[in-house]
Amino acid sequence: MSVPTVIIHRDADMLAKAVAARVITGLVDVQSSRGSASLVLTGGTVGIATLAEIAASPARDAIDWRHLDIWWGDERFLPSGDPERNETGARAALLDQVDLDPARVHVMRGPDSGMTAEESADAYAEKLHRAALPEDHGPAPSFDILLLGMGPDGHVASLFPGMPALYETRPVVAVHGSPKPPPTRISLTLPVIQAAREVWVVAAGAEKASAVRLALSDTGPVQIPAAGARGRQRTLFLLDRAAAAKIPASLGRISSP
Ligand SMILES: O=C1O[C@H](COP(=O)(O)O)[C@@H](O)[C@H](O)[C@H]1O
Repeated sequence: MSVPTVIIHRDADMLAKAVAARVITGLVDVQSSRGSASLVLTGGTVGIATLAEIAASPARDAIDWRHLDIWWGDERFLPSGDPERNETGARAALLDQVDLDPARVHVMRGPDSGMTAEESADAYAEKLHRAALPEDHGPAPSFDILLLGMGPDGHVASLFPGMPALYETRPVVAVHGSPKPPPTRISLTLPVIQAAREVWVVAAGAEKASAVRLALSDTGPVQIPAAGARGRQRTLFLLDRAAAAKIPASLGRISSP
């Protein structure tokens, strides 16, 4: 697993713009060398703002959208089209405005599919398994870029502090009793997150500063799930100044103006 690099931007707005630029460049780089790329989306404030910034960028046309696989790190277990679904926010902010191959947009299904949360998690695990290549050496693809928002409690995807999902070895789980509504969710687990080539944690706001500090310390992921958010080749903590305010001075960081 890679050691995190911390990159700090002025405020939430600049953070979303900078992460958007980074996503575009990252995907273009991967597509130039391999033809297709994979991107794992997050819900949450900065996650969706980043997608809106990608949509607003003229550079978005540099991405070959037809050869991009879109996955989700987590989903709220709600019917298709529900405004609280991460998918709904992502479609409105970006996905409906670009020429994606619908077969490559891999949603986590909700209760309107007729599946229970467990069945939906298993169905997603099966999709991941089918998409995995021999060189991935695991039950899921090694995603090129996996975006994760982070809550003030340090949760990432739908992995909340102290919950059984943090001990899971299966790639995808149903989460019940989430402390943040809605209570039922589907989430990738830490082994799949940690198999991604690049994991980018994006967070803004003073209410996240303590969790950011712990996520970059020796604290374990059961206490602070974001402490387990590490990519195989690269881990970025992309923060605004407020979220970075409690990082110890001894920890290196890159700050933009
Ligand atoms: O519920 C969720 O919250 C987190 C973080 O959201 P934020 O609004 O505090 O940025 C998000 O990463 C996750 O995907 C989502 O389901």
